[in-house]
Amino acid sequence: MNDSASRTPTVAFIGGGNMARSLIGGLVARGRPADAIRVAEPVAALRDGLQQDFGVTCAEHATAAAEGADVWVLAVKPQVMREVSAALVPLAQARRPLVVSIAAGITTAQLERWLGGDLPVVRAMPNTPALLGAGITGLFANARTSDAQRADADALLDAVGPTVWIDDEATMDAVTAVSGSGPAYVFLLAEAMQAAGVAQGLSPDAARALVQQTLLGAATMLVKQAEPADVLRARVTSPGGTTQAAIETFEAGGFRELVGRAIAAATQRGRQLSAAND
Ligand SMILES: NC(=O)C1=CN([C@@H]2O[C@H](COP(=O)(O)OP(=O)(O)OC[C@H]3O[C@@H](n4cnc5c(N)ncnc54)[C@H](O)[C@@H]3O)[C@@H](O)[C@H]2O)C=CC1
Ligand SMILES: O=C(O)[C@@H]1CCC=N1
Repeated sequence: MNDSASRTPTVAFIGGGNMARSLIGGLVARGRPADAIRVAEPVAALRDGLQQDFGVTCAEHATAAAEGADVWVLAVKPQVMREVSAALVPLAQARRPLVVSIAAGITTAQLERWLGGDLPVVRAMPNTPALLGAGITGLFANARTSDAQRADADALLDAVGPTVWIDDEATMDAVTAVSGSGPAYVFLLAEAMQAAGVAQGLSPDAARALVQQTLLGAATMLVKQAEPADVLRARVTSPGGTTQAAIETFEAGGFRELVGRAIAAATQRGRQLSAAND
């Protein structure tokens, strides 16, 4: 462990917002030394929070954090990525760091071009449960990324949950739509179930407790029991019982088709983010 700790690359997060915070929190909780993590974040309150909560070093400007770091994690919004990259070109060309972007939509080719070219770029799509070490990340590496750099990127994201390497970058927009955005769909379901429970007479506290543990229990079964979702669902659904009444209502309302349309819309938005910010 000491040996590997001595080889821990210094990581600079460019952008210290929601997702960077989830990743940094997960990394520090999993034993990544705080002094190997720097953050560039223009908002002083966010810098102070990251410094206080995780002991990481924060700077106002991207170049100050990126200077001397082995890995740059670009964690700014897609809409500002090009402008943020432009400020980093001289440093990127002088130091040739491994660039890891977590931005939705933005491609490795765009990033490589915006940073001056000839760079290893890994596109990663994590999600916010990373904060609890319960994330999952899809990863794609451009051709200039060495095996050792792929391993570095994998170790960075694997600290906050499993990783899935993707061969075809075009499908990273589908990864984004399914797992990057996915926690929000579960939170929407939780909101709707809680409100419906209250509408049926439960207190808000009781509805919240029942929904929270039900989602946790069901998700744990999905992960721990080697059975597909439809089999687990069938086991809850007694013929002529309460679940059947609910499932028939979902199906009649076009639930599957609605989920399909929602995920297609998110996938499409990823492509638009790439084109609109080029
Ligand atoms: N929130 C999520 O669940 C996920 C977000 N992402 C991606 O992560 C990226 C960041 O998203 P969020 O954290 O949600 O957004 P956010 O708005 O919370 O964080 C972005 C941060 O970048 C900072 N920033 C702006 N200009 C900067 C500059 N020049 N230098 C350094 N920092 C600068 C902003 O002040 C802000 O705090 C986006 O590209 C998004 O697509 C990826 C996976 C999941
Ligand atoms: O909503 C977004 O665009 C980002 C990417 C995945 C989750 N949040």
